[in-house]
Amino acid sequence: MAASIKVTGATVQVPYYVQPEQKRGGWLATLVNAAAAVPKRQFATLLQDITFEANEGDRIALVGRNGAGKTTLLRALTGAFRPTQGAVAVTGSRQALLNMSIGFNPEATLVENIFLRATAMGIPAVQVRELVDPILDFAELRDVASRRLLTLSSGQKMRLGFAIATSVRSDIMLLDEWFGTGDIYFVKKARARLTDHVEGSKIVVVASHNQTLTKRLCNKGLVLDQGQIAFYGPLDAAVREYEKLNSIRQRGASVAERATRAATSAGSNQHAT
Ligand SMILES: Nc1ncnc2c1ncn2[C@@H]1O[C@H](COP(=O)(O)OP(=O)(O)OP(=O)(O)O)[C@@H](O)[C@H]1O
Repeated sequence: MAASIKVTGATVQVPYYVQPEQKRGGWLATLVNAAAAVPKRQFATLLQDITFEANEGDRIALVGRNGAGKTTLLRALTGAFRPTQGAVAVTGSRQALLNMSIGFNPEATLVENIFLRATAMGIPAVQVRELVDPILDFAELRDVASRRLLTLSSGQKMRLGFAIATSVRSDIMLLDEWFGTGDIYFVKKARARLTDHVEGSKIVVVASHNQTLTKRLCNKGLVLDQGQIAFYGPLDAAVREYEKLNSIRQRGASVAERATRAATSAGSNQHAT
């Protein structure tokens, strides 16, 4: 089956709660207010009117500043976020490497966690049984297989999460930048496996701030800015657009900074006279 991604006018909004601002008062008033005040529900628009298509052979780098919406878009592609408007249609099997710790049960053993996560990834139990040994071997955790997960270090958990997530191949790979954690030896080994999987995938979408990595893996770039698409096209052009966007932002920030400095010094001059 041909793999494809088609996102049409997708907007993602999420509710969040804001605690009413605290009026000045003593500790008792603070306590009573905290207990009695009803948090206000508001909505944040994380993605707005996103439209793009990806077909076989497309390896897309998601670029944008912190908070631009890259992870949110990946989550929408995995199905974790449903668009509040518009549609996200993904054809083909998906493999997502977003958060290495999601879906783990700290009280369960390593082997039990392999079953839990692999089943959540949609791998049939019969197949998971065959995957247990290769996963433990890749993570180099065979000696501690029957220990509870909570006894592992964070790097060891990351190894296990990576080994499970990459134990099967898929048509579409969705990656959030997590590389760089763990020891250099494992990161090298993980990168080699990742490159191999990327080469074998039909479509790849990777969110990253690392231009060396995106140049190595990708041929297209999608620039996100405040939850909207600023550019989608060939990688080189996307990088140029992103740099342009950054320099405009930087100029805006220095103008604002100069204005604030001028206002502050005018204020202190007034006080001095
Ligand atoms: N569940 C949520 N509720 C409210 N706001 C959220 C939620 N999840 C994300 N956000 C906000 O949405 C925006 C986009 O977040 P997202 O994690 O997608 O950004 P990003 O481009 O991946 O950033 P980074 O490069 O820092 O990883 C941010 O402003 C973030 O604070």
